[in-house]
Amino acid sequence: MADVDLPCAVTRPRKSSRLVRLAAAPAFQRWASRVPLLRRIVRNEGEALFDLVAGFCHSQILQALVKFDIPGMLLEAELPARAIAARCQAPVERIAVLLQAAQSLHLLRRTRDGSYALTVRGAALAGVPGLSGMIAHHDVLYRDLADPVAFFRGETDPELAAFWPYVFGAGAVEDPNTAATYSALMADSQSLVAADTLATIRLSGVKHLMDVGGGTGAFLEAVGAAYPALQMTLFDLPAVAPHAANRFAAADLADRTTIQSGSFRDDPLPTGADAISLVRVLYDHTDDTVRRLLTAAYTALPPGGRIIISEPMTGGERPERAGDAYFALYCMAMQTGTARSQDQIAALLGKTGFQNVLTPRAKRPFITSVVTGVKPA
Ligand SMILES: C[S@@+](CC[C@H](N)C(=O)[O-])C[C@H]1O[C@@H](n2cnc3c(N)ncnc32)[C@H](O)[C@@H]1O
Repeated sequence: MADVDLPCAVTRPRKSSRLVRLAAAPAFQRWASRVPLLRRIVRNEGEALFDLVAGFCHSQILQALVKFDIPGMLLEAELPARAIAARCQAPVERIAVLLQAAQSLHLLRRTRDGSYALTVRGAALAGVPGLSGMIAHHDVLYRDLADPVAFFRGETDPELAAFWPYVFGAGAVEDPNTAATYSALMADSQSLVAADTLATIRLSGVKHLMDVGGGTGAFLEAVGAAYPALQMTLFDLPAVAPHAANRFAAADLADRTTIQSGSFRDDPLPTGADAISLVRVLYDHTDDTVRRLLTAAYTALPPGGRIIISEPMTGGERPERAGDAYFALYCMAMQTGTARSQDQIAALLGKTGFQNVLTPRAKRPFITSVVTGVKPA
């Protein structure tokens, strides 16, 4: 768990504001819904609240679309409900309800002849790398959240932790096939993370980048394409790192890349790189492990060396949906780490000794946020 800043014990809680108490009163709600200026606010608030109430149905509609591969079917051709139902091996009356629901969520649209087609938003389900894989594996998280009271009390034994065995250490992924399955889901979603990370930072002065916890090399592949003179090292667990070799060979990067296997829990990090990236690594680990990892990175870097952290982060003082209402719960179900804010990560970097710590505003916080620091010269 990350160090949590909780306000000190409140001896006499302040009464909730008059506006809040008014908004909760049915008589006020009835009155406000008739007043011209307030009517619109009341309606918008009502709609927003109902979207939250129904959110779990929306997620399951999404998952049904993905598991039936309806976006894939409709990417090939617009189809009538009957043809979609036949391919889904489901009664047309039930599939019609799913298609209508997906239409209401702006994922599908009806064509003039009554067939179904993808909207631009729906097309993303078929085209955004890693998105359908991410939605498909949400059945696990969905089960973990089925009893939210028990979940938040810490009384459940979430399945998600078992889904991602590598975070428990090298021993858990001795089976290379298991490691390959988990790495594939990460690698598929890496292109967007790499694009946003590289749009946020400049590596122009860097000669050698080491990606720690670099998986099967998808991030370094993107870096290598953007910086043709850069030398690169990938460091990951022995069951994962060797899988990067094929990717580097296929991308013509074999000459510029070195693959190093090891565990940052037990082994020192290799030296020689003047920048180290940690992409979607910290949130899998406790503050203690993160402190030790950052110290190892600091030790491995030369004076003036840079550290780059990129992963989905919480909003901190200004909570935001992706980080606080998704990744924070996801990490809690994983039980091994925690989602942190840019400020929390910046503080961890500062305590390790890094300076010039920067927290650039994320373009798409649901993809990734970045924090960078420099080892003093
Ligand atoms: C969430 S994945 C991220 C992979 C990649 N950076 C990405 O963004 O796609 C975390 C990575 O950290 C690696 N990892 C976990 N524990 C590790 C350890 N003790 N030493 C080295 N790598 C580790 C995992 O094998 C995995 O590849």
